[in-house]
Amino acid sequence: MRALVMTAVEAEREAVLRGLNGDSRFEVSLAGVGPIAAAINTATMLASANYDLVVSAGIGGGFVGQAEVGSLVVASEIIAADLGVQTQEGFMSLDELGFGSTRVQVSSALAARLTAAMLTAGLPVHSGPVLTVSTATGTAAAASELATRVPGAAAEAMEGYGVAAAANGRGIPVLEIRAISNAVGPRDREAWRIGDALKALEAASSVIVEVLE
Ligand SMILES: O=C(O)c1cccc(C(=O)CC[C@H]2O[C@@H](n3cnc4c(=O)[nH]cnc43)[C@H](O)[C@@H]2O)c1
Repeated sequence: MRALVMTAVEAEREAVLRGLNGDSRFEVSLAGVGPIAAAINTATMLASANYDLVVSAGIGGGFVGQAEVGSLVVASEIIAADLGVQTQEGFMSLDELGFGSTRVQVSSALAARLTAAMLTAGLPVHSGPVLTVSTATGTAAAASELATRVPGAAAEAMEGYGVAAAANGRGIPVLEIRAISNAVGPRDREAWRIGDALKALEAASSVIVEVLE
């Protein structure tokens, strides 16, 4: 079994590689930031070699009350949360408009196995929908609106849906892992804990090998 892990930036890639500790069954490649770059770069990788699993991995924002800074989230579902139209009555998703789907299902068996492996390793892990946004949430009102619209939303990031759409297009199972660097809500760069999140991402990557066994 061979897996492709896509991270947005080099610091995330290096954290994943440290955790994987030279496991040759994994390739770790750069997605770029945002869903469009992520979809293009993942599709390019998938066209160049055969993979049995694709993983979107990186840091992300955690929804308050669902995933605290320093913890990990394994996606139960990957949702393009801002793909739709804003109306007088509120947001309407692509699904509601009848133009397609904003959701990609993860491999629930592999997600459950990964979550169990993280728990066994003593890592603080949550399971829940991970939202992909093109514009990071920066106000309490926007965070609250998203949490209401997607019950149980655990984390937010900017690449998962792009990576997942590319994998889905080839019928390859997909997972998303987010290490929480900040709370979803009012912009406060001073409060970001990127170093802690990268350490959590490295720890998560050291148990990800177990999903292939
Ligand atoms: O400068 C800011 O205030 C700011 C706010 C949110 C996100 C950014 C980024 O540069 C994010 C780039 C990168 O990190 C992931 N990420 C991490 N936390 C979040 C989040 O709360 N919402 C969305 N994305 C997040 C994302 O996947 C990107 O790869 C700057």
